[in-house]
Amino acid sequence: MNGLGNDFLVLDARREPLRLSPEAIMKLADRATGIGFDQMVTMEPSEAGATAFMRIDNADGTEVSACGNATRCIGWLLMQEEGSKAVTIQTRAGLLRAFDGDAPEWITVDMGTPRFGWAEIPLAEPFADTRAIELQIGPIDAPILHSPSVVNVGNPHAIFWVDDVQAYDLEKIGPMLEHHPMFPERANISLVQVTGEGSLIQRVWERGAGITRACGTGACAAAVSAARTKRTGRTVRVTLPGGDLVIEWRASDDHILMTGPVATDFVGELDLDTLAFRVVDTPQAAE
Ligand SMILES: N[C@@H](CCC[C@H](N)C(=O)O)C(=O)O
Repeated sequence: MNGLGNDFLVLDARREPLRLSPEAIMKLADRATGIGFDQMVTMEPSEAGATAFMRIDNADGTEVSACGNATRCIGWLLMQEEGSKAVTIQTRAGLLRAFDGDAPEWITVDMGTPRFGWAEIPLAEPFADTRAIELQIGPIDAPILHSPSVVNVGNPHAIFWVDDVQAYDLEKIGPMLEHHPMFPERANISLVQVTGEGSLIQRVWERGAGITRACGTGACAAAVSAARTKRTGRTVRVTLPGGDLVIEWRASDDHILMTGPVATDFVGELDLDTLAFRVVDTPQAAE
């Protein structure tokens, strides 16, 4: 499946336990020799009474707590199965509610509340104000990028404010910042350009996956950080290379609502011994 081109291998382990090794995940994620995907998502039974538990692994085989685009995809799948208009999904970041968006094929997920404390992100050293932390790359007197806003929306994000998101070599600076000593658990790195009171343009280097066509939690992190630093209002349209997401940071309870499309690329069978994958159906975009 994919959400704005951020693509996923979705495994169903609700009836039989299934856990692939990091090596197997990396092999399957390889776009040259495997199926090719940004994240692998395994649906498992929920012990917390949710419709399902969703386990998330990055393409590099590391397990993580949150993935906005995949939560919309799993939300859509579960709603289709149940014939319902809302489901609850358990993740390592907490219980998330997914429901029908305003348009067909659009799903909204309540992503919960953002965390701004330096230890919650986490950062390697204390900062009283995480709206702009002291961090820069490049020459000391002429930094290439500096002073990101940082936030945890279930996973760690650093948002660098720029005038033109295309003007940077993200392939080069992304990994440097992802692995910067400031981020003990590494971080997702975004370039964000403010284009209006209610609009942003974003490019993301994802932790454990590299440049992706879209990042749902990244868009939530950008929207919350833009509102928090008074660059925009609390509802924004975020334009990513793969398309647009609408993010509302609700004033009444501080919850982040992410709305965007989902699509199913193909359905298949995976041989767990050889990791060979056989396509059995190629449905059109989710309806
Ligand atoms: N693509 C995702 C984020 C996936 C996890 C991320 N790379 C991390 O390591 O935290 C999204 O849509 O949010």
